Amino acid sequence: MLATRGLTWRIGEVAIVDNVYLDLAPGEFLGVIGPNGAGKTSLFNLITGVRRPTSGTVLLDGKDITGLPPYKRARLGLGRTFQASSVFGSLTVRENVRLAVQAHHGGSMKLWRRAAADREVAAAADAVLDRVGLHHRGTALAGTLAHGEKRKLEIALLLAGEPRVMLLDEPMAGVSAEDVPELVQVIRSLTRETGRSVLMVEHHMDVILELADRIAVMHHGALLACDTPETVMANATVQEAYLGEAL
Ligand SMILES: Nc1ncnc2c1ncn2[C@@H]1O[C@H](COP(=O)(O)OP(=O)(O)OP(=O)(O)O)[C@@H](O)[C@H]1O
Repeated sequence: MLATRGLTWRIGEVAIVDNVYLDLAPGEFLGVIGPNGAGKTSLFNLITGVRRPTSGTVLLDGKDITGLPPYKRARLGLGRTFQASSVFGSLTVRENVRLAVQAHHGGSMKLWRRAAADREVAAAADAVLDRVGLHHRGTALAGTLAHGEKRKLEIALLLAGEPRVMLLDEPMAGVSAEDVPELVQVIRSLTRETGRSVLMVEHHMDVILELADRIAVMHHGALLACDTPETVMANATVQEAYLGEAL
């Protein structure tokens, strides 16, 4: 479904992302781990088109999308959440999601009568809020949400784009320990029920182990291992890369 071939991004002499070959199958959940500065976010930026690689390619459904800008990749079904929140704090939760739905449908809505288009957007936004368990917070100002709710809203904004491949960048960042299981549950239901593929960077190993079919380990920009959780956890090179850090 999604693949990278020899993906490399250099700044001067330093390879921030170094010759990465990844394959994400339809419906697969691939967790990406690695010490701080390993190149995980940079890899996401190359896959989504925020950055252009020095060399290598990104393939979606076997088609080379390396030259496409982010919005065109999104239209093809590649969606991501951001570490830095893209939420409008002074709008309500529902307004944020409606805007994302509208942005996704864009030009095609001009063909509809205004009232019909409004109803369609409202229904789609409510369905998305339901999926992430935020329906009851629809009228709250987004800026007033707790961390866990904000992460859910970010996932809702991603879902509004109807992605087939979701890239989640640290979805548990800032979420309090007691809110983590519920968010894990939301992510699991979105992926398991709908057959979407997911690439997720996450520092919480317990979350990765709970959700991922396979784990990719990055270190100094390179892919150290990509295998089942059991195999990766038993890999001596991986343990060495993490020496001094809790796995
Ligand atoms: N635009 C840039 N200019 C210079 N260096 C950069 C740039 N973007 C990333 N880097 C460097 O590339 C390396 C990898 O960064 P990246 O954010 O991809 O790592 P990461 O694995 O996501 O780290 P973290 O887990 O801390 O989020 C870091 O050393 C970072 O300082």
